[in-house]
Amino acid sequence: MLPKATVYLVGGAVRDELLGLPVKDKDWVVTGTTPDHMLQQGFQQVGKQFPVFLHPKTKEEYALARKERKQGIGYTGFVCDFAPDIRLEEDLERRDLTINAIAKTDDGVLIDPFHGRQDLEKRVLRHVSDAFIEDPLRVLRVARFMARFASFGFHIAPETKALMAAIAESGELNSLTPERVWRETENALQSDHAQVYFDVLQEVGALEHLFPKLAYHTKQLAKQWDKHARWSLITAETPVAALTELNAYLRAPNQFSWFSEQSRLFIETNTLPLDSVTWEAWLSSVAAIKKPQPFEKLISILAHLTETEAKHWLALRASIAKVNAQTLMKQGFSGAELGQALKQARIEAIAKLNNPLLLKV
Ligand SMILES: Nc1ccn([C@@H]2O[C@H](COP(=O)(O)OP(=O)(O)OP(=O)(O)O)[C@@H](O)[C@H]2O)c(=O)n1
Repeated sequence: MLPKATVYLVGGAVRDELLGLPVKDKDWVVTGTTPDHMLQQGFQQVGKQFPVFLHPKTKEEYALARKERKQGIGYTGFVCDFAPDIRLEEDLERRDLTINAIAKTDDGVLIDPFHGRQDLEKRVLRHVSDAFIEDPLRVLRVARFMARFASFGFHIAPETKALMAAIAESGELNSLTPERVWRETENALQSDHAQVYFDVLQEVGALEHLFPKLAYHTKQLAKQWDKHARWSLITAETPVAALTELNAYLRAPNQFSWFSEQSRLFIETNTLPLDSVTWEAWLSSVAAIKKPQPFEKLISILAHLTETEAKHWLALRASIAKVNAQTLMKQGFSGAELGQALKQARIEAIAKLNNPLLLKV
């Protein structure tokens, strides 16, 4: 690096440390240097558009201080300036929130031209400058930070909320690829207060643009749920046909689409209690025996949505798990006949149960 090159820790690492949270990824900014000098120092360039480098040993990200100016519509409409005379303050100014625009020097001095520390103390998410509108993804990021930091009691500054609403109104959110939308959403679903993400997006008028056809009503999500279950609960009121389209549009990974669609489908097509034939068909359609873990997760979602007890659902599975194919084979069944006999035996096993989910006929 050039002798005058200076390295600063920036972004989430500084923010999380000040909040007393564990620091995951460290991002660094370098001023006073050039891509060539970074390469000479053994850094490895990643991404062609922006001058971002990986440290030869730590593999942490080092970005040259840069200014961005928007040109045209959408995420790709940027020109990027990263001359060595760009000052740290200029780099911090293009960032999304004041709490994400604090830098720290090697010897621990904080550089905070936009008063991010004060906003951290006051629990405010506030945009740094008009550059906020240059990346519509920031609407989702703010919603995600509200969810992640819900237990700290953050709120969004009114002027920032107004900008978020203006971005939603402008149609710019449509320039985000579904993959980027999903990445932020999956990230938000990892937090205990994931519903806050959807509440914020709804409040600023972004939800309908990002999640077409999602029927959303806010609800508290208990801590016990994982990200797949949370997505199922968030989407629980969306008709299954619309939900299938939404999951496909978002490229939601398999487990998200499976749990959400199976739980919604069950609710849409059944009214409890059900007879033993219907239960047997359903248990086999969701691979209750072959895949016990996903099944247990599915029933914990369904038990919650139908306000029934999970133990009754588990009892249905337990009854068919006892039906033994070996015994039927010894009785001379094979091939398609064996399949039929197995099905019949399972139906009979369910019918014998004394279970409030079972319709006695
Ligand atoms: N659309 C974006 C994405 C990132 N940043 C800036 O780049 C930093 C690093 O971004 P990233 O690693 O994506 O997020 P973090 O803030 O570190 O948050 P997380 O803990 O979720 O990774 C942010 O703090 C912020 O200063 C931004 O201004 N606008």
